[in-house]
Amino acid sequence: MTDHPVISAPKIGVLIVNLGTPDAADAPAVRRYLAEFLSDRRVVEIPALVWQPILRGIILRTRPRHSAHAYRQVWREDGSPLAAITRAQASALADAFGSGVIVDHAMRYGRPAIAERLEALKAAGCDRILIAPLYPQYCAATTATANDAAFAALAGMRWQPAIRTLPPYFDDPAYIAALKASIEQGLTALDFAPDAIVASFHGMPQRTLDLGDPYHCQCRKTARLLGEALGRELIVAFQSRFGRAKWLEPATDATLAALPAKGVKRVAIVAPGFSADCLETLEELAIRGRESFMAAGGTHFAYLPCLNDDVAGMKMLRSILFRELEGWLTPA
Ligand SMILES: C=CC1=C(C)c2cc3[nH]c(cc4nc(cc5[nH]c(cc1n2)c(C)c5CCC(=O)O)C(CCC(=O)O)=C4C)c(C)c3C=C
Ligand SMILES: [Fe+2]
Ligand SMILES: [Fe+2]
Repeated sequence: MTDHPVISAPKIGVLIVNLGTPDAADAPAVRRYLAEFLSDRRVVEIPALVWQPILRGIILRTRPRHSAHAYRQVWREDGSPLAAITRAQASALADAFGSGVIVDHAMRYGRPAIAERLEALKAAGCDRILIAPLYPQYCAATTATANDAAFAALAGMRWQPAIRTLPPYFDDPAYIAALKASIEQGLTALDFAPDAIVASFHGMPQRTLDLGDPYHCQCRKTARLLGEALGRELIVAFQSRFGRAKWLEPATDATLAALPAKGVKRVAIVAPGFSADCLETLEELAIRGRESFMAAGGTHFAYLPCLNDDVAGMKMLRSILFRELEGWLTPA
């Protein structure tokens, strides 16, 4: 009889995935990160022959220094906020589904890489893996590219695990309830009552909406449901414009700057589309957003944090992940 490779007892893997972040707050690390991120054809949909010279010749020569400065404003002792919070989310979920389920995390760009963590889950005996891109609203530039990277890794495997992917959860009652609880807690802790709440979502080129990406509608629906749950309408805006094309409107920075003239002097801002605080929330909203609003005549400004690894957010993640594992988890 020939020697047979050892096959471990089957397990289930859950791989939570977020966007990725530089591994240091300096220009070389940001350049490496942006080179990978902005070369993704799901993110910048310009033919490579046209885009790569612009990226290599202009953007990667100028943007890393500027972005590294921004990252330094929010960098923590344990690294980039996005990396630290995603790690904390995975460890909070570690025992959530029993000893037969291994929870791990990966980043679409940079490390830990999706391919590397899928290999590790396989090596640990996972023959079924739930890929969970933590984007409540589906977008080709986020959800689809994370799934693409997972499937590209599977393409090289002789013995592929069975795969499920987490659907968008923009209108899931558990997600809306978690946001409501977190925002109400944040509002209670303020020493002022905001005249308005702004819900800021990451922007996208307008063209992607015209081409059928559901992201815009899913953001709007989240904001409507959250407004209904909170009992007050939210002002929706889109942040982080990149490049010269037309992006979804209204823009968050312009919205904040226009509010004081409309009588909104006290504002709270939330970012329901981000499952973890990151550069885009902590620097762009909490620092620069505050500056724009106050410079325009605002008197009170509060940025309310994302769900992160707080109790309400983790309860929600456990419940939506558990639902996606249905039929895979044997009854206890
Ligand atoms: C939450 C959803 C996100 C969408 C949709 C999205 C689209 C998108 N982003 C860029 C360009 C950049 N985004 C950057 C940072 C960044 N983006 C998201 C999320 C979404 N992006 C997150 C969570 C982060 C933060 C990462 C971190 O390290 O904290 C950056 C890098 C920073 C900078 O230099 O400004 C760029 C660039 C495009 C072009 C795009 C859609 C086409
Ligand atoms: Fe982005
Ligand atoms: Fe829409």
